[in-house]
Amino acid sequence: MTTTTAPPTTTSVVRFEDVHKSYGAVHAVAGLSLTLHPGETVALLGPNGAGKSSALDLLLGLRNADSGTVTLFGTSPQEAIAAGRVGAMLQSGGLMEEVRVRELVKLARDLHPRPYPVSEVLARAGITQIADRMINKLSGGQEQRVRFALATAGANDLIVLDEPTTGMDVTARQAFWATMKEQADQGRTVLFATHYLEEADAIADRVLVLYKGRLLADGTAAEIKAKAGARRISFDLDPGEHGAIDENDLRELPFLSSLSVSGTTVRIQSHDADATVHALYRAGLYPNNLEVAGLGLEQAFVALTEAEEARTA
Ligand SMILES: Nc1ncnc2c1ncn2[C@@H]1O[C@H](COP(=O)(O)OP(=O)(O)OP(=O)(O)O)[C@@H](O)[C@H]1O
Repeated sequence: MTTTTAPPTTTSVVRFEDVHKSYGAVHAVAGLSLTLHPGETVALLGPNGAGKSSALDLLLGLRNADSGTVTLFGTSPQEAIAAGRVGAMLQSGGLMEEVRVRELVKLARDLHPRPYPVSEVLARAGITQIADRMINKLSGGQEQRVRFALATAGANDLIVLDEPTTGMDVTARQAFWATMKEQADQGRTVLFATHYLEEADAIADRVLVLYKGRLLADGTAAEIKAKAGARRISFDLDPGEHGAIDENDLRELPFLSSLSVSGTTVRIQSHDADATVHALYRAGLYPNNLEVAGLGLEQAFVALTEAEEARTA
């Protein structure tokens, strides 16, 4: 007789299934479904109040969902955390103040089931030089590095970071992301919420755009830019006989999603750049220094959230 075993369930790292969370009348997480896979570096973007921190709190078991399920590695967040599979660096939560950096790092790794040596944790976070300083004497950026050390004091399969580089200078930020990339290259899943869209563009291989507690877009940065659909057009115009550009002529152009005029320079966002430029010539407006380019992630993000705002208004 042959026995059949059930096929293994997909190896999801994080799974949200139709998750809702309200605070009184505020529906902070409103039917969120998503799955993260091993080895992904995922950026969580969204305007203020989109529900990013709430989603991370649910993911880490710091709050419970009103309905829907959140699982980490197929278990509850609490179980995954107790098993030492998750490291987190959150915005909130003060650090113990009356201790030295090294002592705090040692405490964190002593509590971890799969700890790294203290010297390695300190070096990775770039805080070896300040290991003997008291926590309450650190700058904001140094505190962030210590938080990062605490999140990576042991071997985690998932690292969750809520706006990790806030307060870090450019050099610290670059060093931080280089370290994070090493972690991802070792097969860890990295999920980070950020307001720095250039970080998401440069680092994440997947971008989730959250808006009013729901997933508005999910894809690579290139896919998100394409989804926003618009392109940027810029050109110079000869001022008319009145010595100024008549914006009313430009407003008539088809497929416009935004228009700004500064001196003789016109900047447009269009959903069909070819049609807009053709109409420009047809209107007898002959552009100089014409440039057409795709949107950056930041502009794509603004275009997507504005379109959703208009759709749901
Ligand atoms: N403890 C709470 N009590 C009441 N309302 C809350 C609480 N926490 C969050 N909210 C509300 O829920 C919504 C989502 O907030 P959340 O902090 O999750 O958003 P966010 O995307 O992280 O925002 P930000 O980018 O500003 O950090 C907001 O309207 C916020 O005011």
